[in-house]
Amino acid sequence: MTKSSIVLAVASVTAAGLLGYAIYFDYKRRNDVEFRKKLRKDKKRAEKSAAESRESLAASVSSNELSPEQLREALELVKNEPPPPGAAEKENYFMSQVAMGEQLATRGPEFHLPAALAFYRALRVYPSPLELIAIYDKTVPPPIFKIVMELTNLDVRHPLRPLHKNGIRSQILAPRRLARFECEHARAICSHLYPQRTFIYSRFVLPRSYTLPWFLIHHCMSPLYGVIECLSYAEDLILAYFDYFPPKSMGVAIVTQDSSPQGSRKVLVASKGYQPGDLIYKEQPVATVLDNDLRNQGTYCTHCLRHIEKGMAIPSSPSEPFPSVWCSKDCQLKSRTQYHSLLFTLDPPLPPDVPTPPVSPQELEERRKAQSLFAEYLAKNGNAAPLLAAKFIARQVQNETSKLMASAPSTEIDYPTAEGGDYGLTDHLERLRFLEIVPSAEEMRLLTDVLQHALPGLEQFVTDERHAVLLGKMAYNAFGVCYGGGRDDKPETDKRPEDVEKTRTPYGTAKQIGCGLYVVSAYLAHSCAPNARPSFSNGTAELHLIANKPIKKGDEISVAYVDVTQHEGESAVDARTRRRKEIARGWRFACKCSKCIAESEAAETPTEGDVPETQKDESKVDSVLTNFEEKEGKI
Ligand SMILES: C[S@+](CC[C@H](N)C(=O)[O-])C[C@H]1O[C@@H](n2cnc3c(N)ncnc32)[C@H](O)[C@@H]1O
Repeated sequence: MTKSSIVLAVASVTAAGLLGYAIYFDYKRRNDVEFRKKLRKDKKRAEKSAAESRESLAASVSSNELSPEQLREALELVKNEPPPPGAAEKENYFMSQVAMGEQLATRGPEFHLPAALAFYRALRVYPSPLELIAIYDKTVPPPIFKIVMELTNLDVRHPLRPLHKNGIRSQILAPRRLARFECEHARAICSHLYPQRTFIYSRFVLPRSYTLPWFLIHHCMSPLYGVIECLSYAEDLILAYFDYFPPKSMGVAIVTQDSSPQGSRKVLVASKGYQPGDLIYKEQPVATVLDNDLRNQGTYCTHCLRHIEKGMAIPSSPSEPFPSVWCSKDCQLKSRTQYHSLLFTLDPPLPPDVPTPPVSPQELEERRKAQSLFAEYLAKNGNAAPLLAAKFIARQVQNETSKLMASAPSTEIDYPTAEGGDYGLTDHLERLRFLEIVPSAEEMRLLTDVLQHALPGLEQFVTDERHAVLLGKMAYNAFGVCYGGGRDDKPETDKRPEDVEKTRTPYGTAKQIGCGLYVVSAYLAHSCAPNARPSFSNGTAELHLIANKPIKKGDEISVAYVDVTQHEGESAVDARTRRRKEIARGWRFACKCSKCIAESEAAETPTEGDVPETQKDESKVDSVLTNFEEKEGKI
């Protein structure tokens, strides 16, 4: 173990978008002479105090023999030390304690306790204790890590307070930014300490701000206690999501409809009345993808999907593996900051002042190769979902980075987001329905290679299961983008109809030039006689939802996911069969809209080839979230 292995580990674990504090420490340590001087001074002081604790705590006792009393005594010693007063002092203290823990750890079993105490002191001031515990687990020798965990458990003095519906939010954490990450250790510890609580799988929500140590030290004196408080906050957040989203200004709300013929589901309802032709809302996508055959042509903007006049396009560099063109500098910049740089260029994915180890020419070459292979796969596969999913991940990374690093390019959140409550892209995605998809192992490997070569560690966030669900959400929710009557030149496909990728569009996927993921419109139900329609009348991927019929306040808003018109030469029965089949293939439910119900009641015999009314709805929602909400009696 090298002297700075934990600090480096902190930097690499946080690379997946949970950046900030630890990297800042490392940066200061490397670049600031005064900081280093102070560090040395603090280190000496800390060494002295460790020596004292060693003496008073029978340093010769090996870790295996430590009794709870000895641990308690050791803990009291640490707790009686005055906490470093300011942010800078805490930084220094953290660094010196980690360095000391690492030194002591190499000196044999009799130094296990002092080493653990040093690591524990660092943990007490670290802004994201669970993250540090996960790093300790990987870097600190197991017997020492065990003592650190025992100290942590002993340090939890307060019982878990009941869930405060508003108290915690306003009292302690309200304006702070949150970041999510997974930590098995945290779950294990929390479940052990509070077996009566339901922990939301292994995901934890922690405040990511300089004020967290403050909160920990001044409010409860324990990192874990803070974590538990934050978990309560997380539960609040989960339940309150639809109070904040969508923003009121959009004129719609999302409600749970229990008694619809389709069973319990979330639907979009009007918050006020609309007349035919009224604009209900405008929505920007989180990510867009051009149709495969248009990607190489330079005639549509890769970002906003606008048509580009000949000679007016701004092209990507020929050395980049994914050919892109933009209609404006603005789109080029947005595309690069949101996803393009990370996925398809060799640019550093983090802001320039984040100290990252120098990248060797060989590593750059590997990154380029990973991107080329992924781009080749995307072109060969032709579907939009894999690229939408990759862009979504890249955008998440970018959002988290810019939240935490002042120097990161600022991201304009142009898609609708929650009005309050600190929700991010993950929150918007996790409630959406998805199709069960089995992605190819090759696709998953190619994507993770791209991520890993951009930011080592990032690939860990894309497990097989999460990748499948992410793809399923893209495939289920994407809307086709079609304007000016749509295109007529889409190449014929030799895929079976059931294998052709579907997007929601009443104009027919053959007409679309691309598609996008829209976090509010994703809640629009399908109807064969819809009361609204998506329109892209400004010639970009901005979705305008337009009323087709009079809509009253509280009415459910629906659009047609497929072309529901009766084509020339097509009988009404054939039109019904076609649209219901397309719905069943694309979204895996049998349409039970008012039109279908009326038609089926009128029909004397079921039509051959029609989708049976009894077909099971196979579209899925995240069961973890639903279970949680159900338990809380919200559904
Ligand atoms: C509007 S919801 C999607 C919103 C939300 N993500 C959810 O999970 O409830 C879409 C789902 O509602 C049901 N649905 C929508 N339109 C329907 C229709 N016309 N007939 C039957 N079921 C429908 C299907 O289960 C479909 O998967």
